[in-house]
Amino acid sequence: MSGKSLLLKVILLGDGGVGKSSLMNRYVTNKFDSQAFHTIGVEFLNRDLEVDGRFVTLQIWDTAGQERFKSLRTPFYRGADCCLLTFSVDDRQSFENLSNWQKEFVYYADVKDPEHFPFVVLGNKIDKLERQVSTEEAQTWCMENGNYPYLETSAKDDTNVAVAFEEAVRQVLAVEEQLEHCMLGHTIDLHSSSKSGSSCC
Ligand SMILES: Nc1nc2c(ncn2[C@@H]2O[C@H](COP(=O)(O)OP(=O)(O)OP(=O)(O)O)[C@@H](O)[C@H]2O)c(=O)[nH]1
Ligand SMILES: [Mg+2]
Repeated sequence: MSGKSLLLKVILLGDGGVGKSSLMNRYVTNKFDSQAFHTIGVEFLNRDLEVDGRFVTLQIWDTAGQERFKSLRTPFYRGADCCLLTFSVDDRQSFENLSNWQKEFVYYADVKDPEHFPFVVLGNKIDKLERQVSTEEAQTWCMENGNYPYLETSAKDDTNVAVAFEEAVRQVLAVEEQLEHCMLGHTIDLHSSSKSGSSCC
């Protein structure tokens, strides 16, 4: 266990109105506003947490989902360690737009290895009775698009909100560990005549 706190930047993307700001505010301030205003540009809040013995400062970037604010949000994608692709289970269009959000992120964040980038998908507003997207459908999309973790949340009822942000941290730590493992594999390779290096890089 490392005693040093790690600063991780996670970014919330998704259509306007799916509940990105509400998720961030629920997680950081434990408040919910049933008449929240649309975000203009980006906002961020920090929260410290411990995941699997690692101390982390999570810097959560909340972006404006409305198309007219695109040029205000995209400059902030660079340097993100994890991207939370968010839709609302009562809004089919927001689910169908997930691929566009993923592409926008990969392009503007200049992700070099999109296949291994930690995305987490959130289906928010599960407190609503009328769903337009089933759990199975969302899980299938996640499986087919990179095997991303899928979590169903409600910022209103505080369902799975902390779990979602902790999962984001776990995904980043897993990628980091894999990289360390790869580097170790290279070091061993240099001093060994066998082909025992890691197969991950
Ligand atoms: N019932 C229900 N309503 C929610 C939930 N999360 C957010 N809302 C409501 O949905 C509306 C939009 O929420 P926001 O958090 O502002 O959505 P956003 O994704 O930040 O929207 P933009 O800033 O425009 O991108 C607000 O009226 C919220 O109160 C939820 O889990 N359940
Ligand atoms: Mg917002």
